[in-house]
Amino acid sequence: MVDYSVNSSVALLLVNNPPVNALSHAVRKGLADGMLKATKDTKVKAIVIAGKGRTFPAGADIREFSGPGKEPWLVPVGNGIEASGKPVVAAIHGTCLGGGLEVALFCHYRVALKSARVGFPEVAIGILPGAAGTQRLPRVTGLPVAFDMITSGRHVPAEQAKKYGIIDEIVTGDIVNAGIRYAMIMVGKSTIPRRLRAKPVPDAENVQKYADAAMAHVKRKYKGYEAPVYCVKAVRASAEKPYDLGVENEKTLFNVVGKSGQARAQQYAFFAERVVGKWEMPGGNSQTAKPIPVRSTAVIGAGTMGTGIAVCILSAGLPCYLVEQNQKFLENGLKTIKALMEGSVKLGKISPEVGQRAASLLKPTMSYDDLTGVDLVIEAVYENLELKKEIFAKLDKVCKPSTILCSNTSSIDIDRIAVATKRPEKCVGVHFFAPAYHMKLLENIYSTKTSPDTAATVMKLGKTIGKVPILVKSCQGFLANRMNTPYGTESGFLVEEGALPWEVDQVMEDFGMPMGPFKVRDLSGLDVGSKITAEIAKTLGVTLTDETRFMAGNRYSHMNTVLANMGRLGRKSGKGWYKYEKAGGKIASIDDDVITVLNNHCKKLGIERRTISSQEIIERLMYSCINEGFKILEEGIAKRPEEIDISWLYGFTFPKYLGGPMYYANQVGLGRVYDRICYYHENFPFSKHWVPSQLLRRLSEQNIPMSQWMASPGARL
Ligand SMILES: CCCCCCCC/C=C\C=C\CC(=O)SCCNC(=O)CCNC(=O)[C@H](O)C(C)(C)COP(=O)(O)OP(=O)(O)OC[C@H]1O[C@@H](n2cnc3c(N)ncnc32)[C@H](O)[C@@H]1OP(=O)(O)O
Repeated sequence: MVDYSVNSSVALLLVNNPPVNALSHAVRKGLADGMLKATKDTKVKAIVIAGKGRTFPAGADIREFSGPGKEPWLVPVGNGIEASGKPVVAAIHGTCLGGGLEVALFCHYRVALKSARVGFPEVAIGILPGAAGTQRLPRVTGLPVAFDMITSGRHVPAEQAKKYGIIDEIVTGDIVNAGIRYAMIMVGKSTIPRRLRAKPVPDAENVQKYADAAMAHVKRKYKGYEAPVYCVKAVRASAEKPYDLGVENEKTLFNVVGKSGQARAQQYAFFAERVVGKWEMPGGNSQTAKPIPVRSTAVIGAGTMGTGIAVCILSAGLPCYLVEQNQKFLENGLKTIKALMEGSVKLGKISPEVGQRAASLLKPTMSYDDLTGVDLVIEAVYENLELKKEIFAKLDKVCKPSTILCSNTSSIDIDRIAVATKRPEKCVGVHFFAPAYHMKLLENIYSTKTSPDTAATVMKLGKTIGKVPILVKSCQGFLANRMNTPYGTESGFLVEEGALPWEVDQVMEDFGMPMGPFKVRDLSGLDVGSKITAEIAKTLGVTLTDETRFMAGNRYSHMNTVLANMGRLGRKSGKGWYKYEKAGGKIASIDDDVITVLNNHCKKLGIERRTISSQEIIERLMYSCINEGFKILEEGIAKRPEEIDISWLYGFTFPKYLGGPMYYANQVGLGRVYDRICYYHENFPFSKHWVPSQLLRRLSEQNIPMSQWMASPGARL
């Protein structure tokens, strides 16, 4: 796990634990043994620690967090490095993260390739740096940078890290040779002045000010998350306690937060994100399928979704045609893209160079004939089957035979679109979530005819453009929207039965959702929901009135349309489920008029309003969706619960500290969830989303925890 060699007078400790050189027990032992050997060998005058393969150690082995752990721990190993009288150089390439950065900070010098990145991403997996990182980083960078890096977990590019003082020199060429060269220069120099433990924390007397600002920031930005709060406490102690006591304090905090349910859920989410990359579909999987190279793209439609998708593609440095039917729409689209790209540069999401390059990569056109040679086209027009079919038929005629045709549909079965072409195996769904340039989920959908190579291409494209792609089978609503539907439906029923919209929102925000369901409705516009309902009613041959309570035998609430018909369209009209400071305003406040409308509505329908507990609100919103999630698994729409959880984490901003709805169900206990679903089914027999899933029934009756068949190692942490 650590290869030891001596090159002239320099000992090289080369960590060899693919794929990311995680600091597993064997690596820690290898480092400790290597240090001992190098210290004893009188020929050795300096030591280099580096990583073999793609990276310097990228942190502790997260899988080890579930067990009791085994000595040597990282702190004593690090102490051995720091105490060495022979200079120790960390030679960094790839990603030097978490425990990896802690090892580097124990070394006396740090050199790095320009392409390397350093950081403390522990906060993202619900913990804090546990090997003195919270005490050593502030001694190098000062408190503000240390608070920021440790609470955000961001990866810092080598050149920026050099400015912070983390890296001593940026080197070129082979990293090991560069490390050895640097170490030879340091031979004979005293290591004492390079030991961070003895350095004071700069500006320590102002710690209160920095810590208060950091705490206020994390409470606002990472509401509900425990780890950032612990990170602030640990870093703060670096300025208030002597080094050894600060390390002790860090250990205590690490032990508390490391054992929390949040940490386990976030670590599950980390592995789940990797598991969904290992997809399967009939006839192929991520190992066997071959993505076709995508060097050129086109987006059809310059509306909100089309422009957002084009921004994702351009930000990844890919050329993109933007197709519209007339000059005005095209110009509006171009303006939107320009503004979004400028915004991304301002926010630091992309570099100014990438922003500038985008202008030359974007090719506006009104002619499909320009698309002859493109490798992949994404149709992003509004949800209308006939229009989508027409576009696919046109594309099929003009594009080269190998071009992949994608539809950014949120619900239409891909088979029904693909029939318009002679290449159904090259047709696939790519469902982006609004705003497309921001939301990380990409729900890719295969039809009965999609080939595995086509699926592999859009899965790869998803990663290239910085999304977290999942692959699901086509069905009405696919995974994400189908499973999320009961969430909205049940929230509507709850207000009809007695809860107030702001009560439901508050409960769900306390649960961890960034915005309650009624604030979301106000944001998207009540007319949008109302139009969708009207379309469904039309298809079913139902005439909607204020008194309609059922559609095709299924319970239905008309309240949203009642408000929409009053001109209460949400934020845009200044009134919806809430009232706002102005049309287009953002500050929601309680509106007594809504209570009156609700009371009248209930009176008309003969519904007696009652008090509804927070527990019932959570159960009805979450368990109804979880039940649907199990049906989605039963039908093979998703292969694994991880796909479902990832779709909620990145498509609906479900709190990572709960892992995702399926992980959450497992934590609650599948037996309990199933029993409550049966209870609600008995009480609300006219809602088909309460018909219990057979898969859930089986798991619950046989007492099989979901973690047994989840693929993520995190499920068992
Ligand atoms: C009670 C027991 C106590 C135990 C010890 C306590 C000691 C406390 C002292 C120190 C504590 C330190 C805390 C840490 O260091 S926590 C870890 C911090 N590091 C991270 O969080 C980095 C996580 N990894 C990543 O961000 C990425 O993987 C990255 C390194 C950027 C590489 O990205 P990419 O190239 O896209 O590759 P993948 O993400 O697909 O990863 C490739 C495979 O490697 C697996 N992996 C990655 N990191 C880890 C890890 N830290 N531990 C275990 N496994 C890891 C990943 O799952 C992929 O595996 P697979 O291909 O099987 O899916």
